[in-house]
Amino acid sequence: MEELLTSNLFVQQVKKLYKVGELLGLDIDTLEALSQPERVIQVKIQIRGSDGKLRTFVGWRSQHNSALGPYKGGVRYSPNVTQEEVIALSMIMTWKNSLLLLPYGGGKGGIRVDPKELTLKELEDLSRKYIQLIHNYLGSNVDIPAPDINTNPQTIAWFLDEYIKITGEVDFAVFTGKPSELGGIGVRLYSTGLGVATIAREAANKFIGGIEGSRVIIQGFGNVGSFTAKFLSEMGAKIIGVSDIGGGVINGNGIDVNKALEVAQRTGSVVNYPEGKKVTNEELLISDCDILIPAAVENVINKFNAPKVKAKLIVEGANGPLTADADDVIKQRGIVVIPDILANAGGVVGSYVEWANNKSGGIISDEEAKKLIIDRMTNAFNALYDFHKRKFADQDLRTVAMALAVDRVVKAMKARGLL
Ligand SMILES: NC(=O)C1=CN([C@@H]2O[C@H](COP(=O)(O)OP(=O)(O)OC[C@H]3O[C@@H](n4cnc5c(N)ncnc54)[C@H](OP(=O)(O)O)[C@@H]3O)[C@@H](O)[C@H]2O)C=CC1
Ligand SMILES: O=C(O)CCC(=O)C(=O)O
Repeated sequence: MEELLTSNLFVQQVKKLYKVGELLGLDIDTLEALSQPERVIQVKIQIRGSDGKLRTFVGWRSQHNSALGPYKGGVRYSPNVTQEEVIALSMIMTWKNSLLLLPYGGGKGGIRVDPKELTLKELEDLSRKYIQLIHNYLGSNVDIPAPDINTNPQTIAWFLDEYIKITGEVDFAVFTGKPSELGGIGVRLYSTGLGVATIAREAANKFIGGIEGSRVIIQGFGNVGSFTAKFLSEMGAKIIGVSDIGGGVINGNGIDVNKALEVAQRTGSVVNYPEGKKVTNEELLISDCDILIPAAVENVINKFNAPKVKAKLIVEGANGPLTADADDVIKQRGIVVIPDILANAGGVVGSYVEWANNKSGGIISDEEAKKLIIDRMTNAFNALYDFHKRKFADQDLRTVAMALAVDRVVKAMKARGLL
């Protein structure tokens, strides 16, 4: 029961925020102001299924904080998503955008749906209807959605087309993660994985003697997990474990990432990779490795399995994969955690490059975009590493990263008279 009450992502995020509040000396009123979203839009989305029957779904857009700029964050489609989860994810976006010095506040959206149960036409109708219902709250200087779990450039193309039809405004900068023909940049598709791999390499250099030959386990083999695996293997790391919702596979001799992708595409799950030992997700997380990258969903490392984690370094590809209790256990055990708001920020940095390119009418090349993302991620890592070492070496990296991010938001709020 206690686990049920405390495993909710919003509760976890508020706990993490209050810990940072102590470090920064923030009063309770400020913490309350930072915890609550500025606006949450809930919509009832109704579509006609291909069988002619009416189907009803619930969707949200949470706009957490706009002190630093327009709300920015992805939209997830998931059968488990709740309003509180979307609010928590929008709060994470506020800190992430602040830490990366982006001109954005935090937002996030979600629709409670299992996309695997819908036809392509039903998914398109659902996506278009969602935009019909929330378009008043969006805009390239207001709120800029992007992809997240189970959404992709096609989803964003439907969003954009519907937005243009309703408003008459041909503004490509309202959404990021678009196909390249619609003002997208090719790099955004893999920018989160590129960022996770870049941060893993920097962290491996500082904490575990380098990335070359290090043994990596990745949970989640979707957009973030699969591209992280690809970039890390190109950097010379050995991917020894991967998984998706159906379970995972471990092979100490290394997993061929291209082959794993082919197997996942052909059979529907990476668990069918032929060489290696099949494991559950729970077993995968506590298997022997140097670097563990949870890149699927939240709260997967909690107070129950944290004592059994064998990795030396955890790089958070997903948002919120460690609970606040897990943070304490993992810190006590001397395992370094690179927090989500830094580790997976390559996605929103890629989005920023796309948005800025749309806004300026520029024609950025993929090479330039890639370099901008790698540089911004590397600089953010180094800034955090140095600040932690100089000022707060006794704290974990999440607390220090959040302190930097929250401090910037608080200063902006104060300057604007919002606190
Ligand atoms: N996409 C982006 O740009 C960004 C994403 N993130 C975060 O990264 C995480 C992953 O997102 P993304 O890769 O885009 O999503 P995808 O939908 O592309 O992939 C999700 C992956 O996680 C697997 N998965 C889902 N549920 C579970 C579970 N309960 N246990 C184990 N595996 C599971 C899925 O398996 P299956 O395919 O079998 O369902 C799939 O392999 C999320 O936390 C997201 O918020 C963060 C920053 C940016
Ligand atoms: O690209 C973006 O705008 C946000 C991506 C996202 O949802 C995230 O970083 O969690």
